[in-house]
Amino acid sequence: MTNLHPLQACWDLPLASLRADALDTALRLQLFQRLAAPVEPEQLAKALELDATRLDALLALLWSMGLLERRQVRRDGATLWRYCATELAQRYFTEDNDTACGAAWQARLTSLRQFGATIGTLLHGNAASGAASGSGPHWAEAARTHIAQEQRAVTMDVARGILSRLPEFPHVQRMLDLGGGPGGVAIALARENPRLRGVVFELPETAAVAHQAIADAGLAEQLEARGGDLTSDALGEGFDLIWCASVLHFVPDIHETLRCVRAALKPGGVLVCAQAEIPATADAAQRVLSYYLPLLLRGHQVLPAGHLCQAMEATGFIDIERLDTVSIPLAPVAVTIGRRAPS
Ligand SMILES: C[S@@+](CC[C@H](N)C(=O)[O-])C[C@H]1O[C@@H](n2cnc3c(N)ncnc32)[C@H](O)[C@@H]1O
Repeated sequence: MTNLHPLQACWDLPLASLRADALDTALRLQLFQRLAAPVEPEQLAKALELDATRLDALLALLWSMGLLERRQVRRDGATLWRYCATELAQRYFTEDNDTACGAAWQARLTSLRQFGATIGTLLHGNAASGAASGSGPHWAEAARTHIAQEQRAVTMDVARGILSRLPEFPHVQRMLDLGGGPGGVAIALARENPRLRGVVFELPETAAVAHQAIADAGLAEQLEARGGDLTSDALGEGFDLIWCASVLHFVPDIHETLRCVRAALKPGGVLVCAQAEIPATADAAQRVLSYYLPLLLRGHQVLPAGHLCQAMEATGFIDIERLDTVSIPLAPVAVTIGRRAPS
């Protein structure tokens, strides 16, 4: 086994950035579509009018990243590789696919890099460079583009897995998808459960995106998109289930918001929060802090592990549970469940 230099973790950082560029290039060239079946670099280079030797080097890197498979073949006395997209790359990085999220990945790359360039400025307390982020139009654009892709590719299945295992789930009739973006989670649940009725509550611009998504899914009789600000407007009442994913970072007073959320539940109703928390160990904290640094520097909050449980307890929720963390884009979230006491 190689003994790595203690600086290897730091050297890995620019290397990861280069791999990100390689993947970005592959997506721009639609390489994973083109490699749905095994192809030799020379053929591919010809089709794309690229240099075959250089393309071969890029393909080898993508192979080392687990995005391509390769098999050696002999032709005209020479040994060469034939490359093919892996199942993972085909599932997530080819466009003609329900689970495609290559564009979302590229959008994340761009925004994290843009943010990275502003860290120094933000440390001076100059919040201006983050002003557009977090605004109504910013969220609506995200809901139309990368959040919609990521919900279809990943979040919907994760949410369905968590919610369908709740003991209350078979009896849920009314749900609220609080800060639900384009509403993918409510849409997925309503599609599978014709008895379910629900509301996607969002900032007005994003509620319009959810409204359109609900109409496109043919679920207007089951679901409604409601526009408002969850920190100041009424959320409605009588919900059996509230799903709230990655939203509480943006509220100024989490206790106040939790009290309003609890009041929106029916007695006996259940709140499920999927929300990043900062783990206590450095290794686990690294991924969460890397992703959420932009949010933290713009004055939003990411709670230390366990604090959401305490906040739920302090605001009258009962039977609180904390599940294992689950993987959603781009960093894992903790799942915290609390209930309103039956009357
Ligand atoms: C990170 S996104 C999460 C979207 C969705 N829950 C998901 O997991 O895919 C946060 C969402 O919270 C919404 N949001 C933020 N502040 C809000 C507020 N004050 N009132 C209503 N929605 C809000 C944003 O519009 C955005 O869609």
